[in-house]
Amino acid sequence: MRKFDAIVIGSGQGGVPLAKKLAKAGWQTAIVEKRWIGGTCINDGCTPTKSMIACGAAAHVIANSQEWGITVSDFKVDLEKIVQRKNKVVESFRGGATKGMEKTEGLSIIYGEAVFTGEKTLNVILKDGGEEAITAPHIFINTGTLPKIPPVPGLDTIKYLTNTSIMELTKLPSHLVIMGSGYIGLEFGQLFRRLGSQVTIIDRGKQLLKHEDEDVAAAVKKVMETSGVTMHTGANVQKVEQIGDTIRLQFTANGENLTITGSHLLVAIGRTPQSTSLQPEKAGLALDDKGYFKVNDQLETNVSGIYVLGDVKGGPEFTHISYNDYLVLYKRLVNKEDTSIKDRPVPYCMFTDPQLGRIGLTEKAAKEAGYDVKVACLDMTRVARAIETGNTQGFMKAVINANDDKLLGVAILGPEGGEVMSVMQMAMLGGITAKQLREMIFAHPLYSESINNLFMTLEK
Ligand SMILES: Cc1cc2nc3c(=O)[nH]c(=O)nc-3n(C[C@H](O)[C@H](O)[C@H](O)COP(=O)(O)OP(=O)(O)OC[C@H]3O[C@@H](n4cnc5c(N)ncnc54)[C@H](O)[C@@H]3O)c2cc1C
Ligand SMILES: NC(=O)c1ccc[n+]([C@@H]2O[C@H](COP(=O)([O-])OP(=O)(O)OC[C@H]3O[C@@H](n4cnc5c(N)ncnc54)[C@H](O)[C@@H]3O)[C@@H](O)[C@H]2O)c1
Repeated sequence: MRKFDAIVIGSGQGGVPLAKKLAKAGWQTAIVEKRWIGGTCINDGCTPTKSMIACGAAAHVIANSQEWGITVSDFKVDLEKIVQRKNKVVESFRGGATKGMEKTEGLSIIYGEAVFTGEKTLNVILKDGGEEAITAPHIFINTGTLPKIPPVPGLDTIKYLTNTSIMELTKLPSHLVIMGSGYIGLEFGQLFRRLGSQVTIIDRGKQLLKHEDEDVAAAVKKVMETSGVTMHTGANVQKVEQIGDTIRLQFTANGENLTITGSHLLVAIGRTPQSTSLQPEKAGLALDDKGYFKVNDQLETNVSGIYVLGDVKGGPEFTHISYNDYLVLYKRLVNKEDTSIKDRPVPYCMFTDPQLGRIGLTEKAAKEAGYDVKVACLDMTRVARAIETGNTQGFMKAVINANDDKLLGVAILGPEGGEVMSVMQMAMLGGITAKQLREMIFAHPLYSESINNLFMTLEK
């Protein structure tokens, strides 16, 4: 049995930097990966989707060229080339991450699938054949998630798409039906609409993006509908069947029985943890009722010395959160700092056009938490830069604590909404008040300059 100081299972967004830093700190470290270095973010998530969304944005500008006083007589979307471009970006990111690990002294990369055989022992079914037993006093689980597939009758009999296989298509779907209007459904929905597919999204929730305020969710729905996407919310899919080249879905929505026929079906209803395949019971590890590893605020499981990073512990599923998990663990275990994940900020950005950038509490959550709140809203039609660039969809919303004038939360549905939200995040972190933001000098005419105008609305 090969002995290490630390074993990282899975090369996701927390696992890779953690393995490298532990090795650099002198810990003999192994990282086990069953597929590709970089995990979901690089291979199936952020990197490929954002690369393809950039192509969708280009198609959108060309399709609407008349608005810009430019005549483009005709254009064609070549999905094969779009996918090739995306693959090139993914391969360069994956290659960079792999090389970075290969040249790290004291770090062994083991390609294969790890399973627990005891509390601190693992067996790796090697990719190239054979097996290897390994052990370490510190084990870090960073095994991520996979697409969740609902038990809808007939779904198992058809060739549905997931976030991974949809990005391998080389022919545009004539009609893409999407189950789920979360981040994945909305980002892909608008992308494929812009590339030329007819798109219908079916979500079982009454409100789109249920964790957002109603006004924000309604504005996102309007954005999607303006993009030409048909939206069905409060809809339950009853049956799916393949009929020749088409896929037929029967569903109920608002008391009505409806049928829709598409050429392709993308299932994007959330994720399921890659936990049980590790045989966690052999190590005595506790899972919650959804299969996520149970951890404390220091990311330690019920077994001392076994820690979890990223999506497989549940909670907010974002790349930057997995990365922050690495920092929390590294500082705690190597620098002996008293770190924790408690009360950390969770910013996020949905990459529709316009983007939805979010940080902190929604108005609803702030009121439920008992805060006395003031709310500032500014429509994008009143933002100079948005008018100049022809991007006036959406609005900005800030939730302020009326007692100390500090920000509790912000939603920016607008062009570069994620960047503007990040400016507000810094303000929140620094305890800057709404009055200071109203009067702060920002360069004209940036989107961020409209932060002045957003807080001016409180004066009326
Ligand atoms: C389509 C899509 C778009 C997304 N876009 C964004 C975005 O724009 N911004 C954002 O912040 N987040 C985005 N996310 C979420 C983000 O990708 C994840 O939160 C992020 O990748 C964190 O993953 P992780 O570190 O938990 O593990 P992952 O990146 O999922 O990596 C887990 C790794 O563990 C390996 N593994 C699993 N089991 C074993 C085993 N037994 N043995 C060995 N190896 C194993 C897997 O092969 C995988 O490589 C997106 C997700 C998807 C699906
Ligand atoms: N820009 C980003 O940061 C980004 C982009 C993509 C994905 N992600 C991450 O990936 C995770 C997974 O994304 P996702 O969109 O799959 O999940 P999600 O949890 O964001 O949304 C799932 C949606 O599916 C709906 N749903 C659930 N069961 C259903 C059913 N049987 N039929 C119809 N609708 C159903 C839910 O009501 C919900 O609206 C997200 O939580 C997010 O953290 C982030």
